[in-house]
Amino acid sequence: MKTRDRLRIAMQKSGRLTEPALDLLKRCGLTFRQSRDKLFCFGEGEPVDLLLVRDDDIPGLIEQGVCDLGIVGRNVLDEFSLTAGIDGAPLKEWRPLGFGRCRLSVAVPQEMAYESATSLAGQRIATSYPGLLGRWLRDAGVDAQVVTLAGSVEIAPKLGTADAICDLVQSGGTLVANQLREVDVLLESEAVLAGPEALPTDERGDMIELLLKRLDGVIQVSESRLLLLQTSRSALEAVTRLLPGGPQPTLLPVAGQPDQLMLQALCAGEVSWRQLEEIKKAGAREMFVLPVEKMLA
Ligand SMILES: Nc1ncnc2c1ncn2[C@@H]1O[C@H](COP(=O)(O)OP(=O)(O)OP(=O)(O)O)[C@@H](O)[C@H]1O
Ligand SMILES: O=P(O)(O)OC[C@H]1O[C@H](OP(=O)(O)OP(=O)(O)O)[C@H](O)[C@@H]1O
Ligand SMILES: [Mg+2]
Repeated sequence: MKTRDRLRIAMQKSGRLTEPALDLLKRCGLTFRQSRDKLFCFGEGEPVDLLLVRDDDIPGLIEQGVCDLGIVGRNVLDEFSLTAGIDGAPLKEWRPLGFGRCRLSVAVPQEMAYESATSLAGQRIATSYPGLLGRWLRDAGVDAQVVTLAGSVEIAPKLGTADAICDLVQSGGTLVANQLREVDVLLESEAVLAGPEALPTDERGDMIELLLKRLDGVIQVSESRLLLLQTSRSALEAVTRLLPGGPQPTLLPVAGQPDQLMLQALCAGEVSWRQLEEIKKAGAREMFVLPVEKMLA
């Protein structure tokens, strides 16, 4: 295949992952001019273009070298690696991206008894993930019949075409609506940046490295908060002990109030109301929690 000098990323054309993926790339400094048919988006600043496709096609496009990277659910990537991609070059999950969170679970009709995977022996299980389900059953040493369906898996027990199902669950609403009960989780999933295990060594490889660095920064800051507060010197130790993880806080003097300090701390995750109330009780006041937009260590 002719080598390209521009990086090409495959992502979902229209679905759950589309908006968050575009938003993430934008925060990495990548913007795109959408073509009229919206299947190929030309990158405006950096040499990075987008291919907009059905999510199921993304791992195959990477394996064939049509795209260098893809943004896709771990469920789709792992299923591909276990089935269609079994003989091809291995694909790798380069980064978890923190959106599109869901799980692949086994669910059974409310009234069906379930203790463990062995309860499924001899049963028919409907799924769109025969590879992942097959592996889980094999690992558990259970012999069951996997019924592969493209969608609407949750209806199969009602139709009498399966005894149990294995499908994606997020809120659990679809299971409840179909009188099903989640009994085992096979995979915790989220959107990931997928690519070949061996990245290209030309300019595209350099661009991928740059993108990974920016992604790490963006993911880290999206989870980070800057906590600002004022405290007396005497309460400093008690306040500091309650700070949510992260590097050492910075202390600044407060003009005209020698016994007071301004404290600045980078927190690795959310700071809850409860944590703030505890810190306040320890002697802090004038507290602010700020989102972090960019970070370059
Ligand atoms: N209910 C859910 N909540 C959160 N994430 C989900 C949920 N269902 C699926 N996902 C994740 O989002 C991905 C895309 O889901 P979506 O329903 O948009 O896919 P699709 O219908 O297969 O779309 P396509 O038309 O691209 O094939 C899934 O592969 C999974 O990783
Ligand atoms: O636990 P919940 O929050 O109810 O989400 C789970 C449902 O979401 C997905 O379906 P989707 O809504 O995308 O429908 P589709 O599979 O027909 O596209 C998935 O296949 C489940 O059916
Ligand atoms: Mg799909």
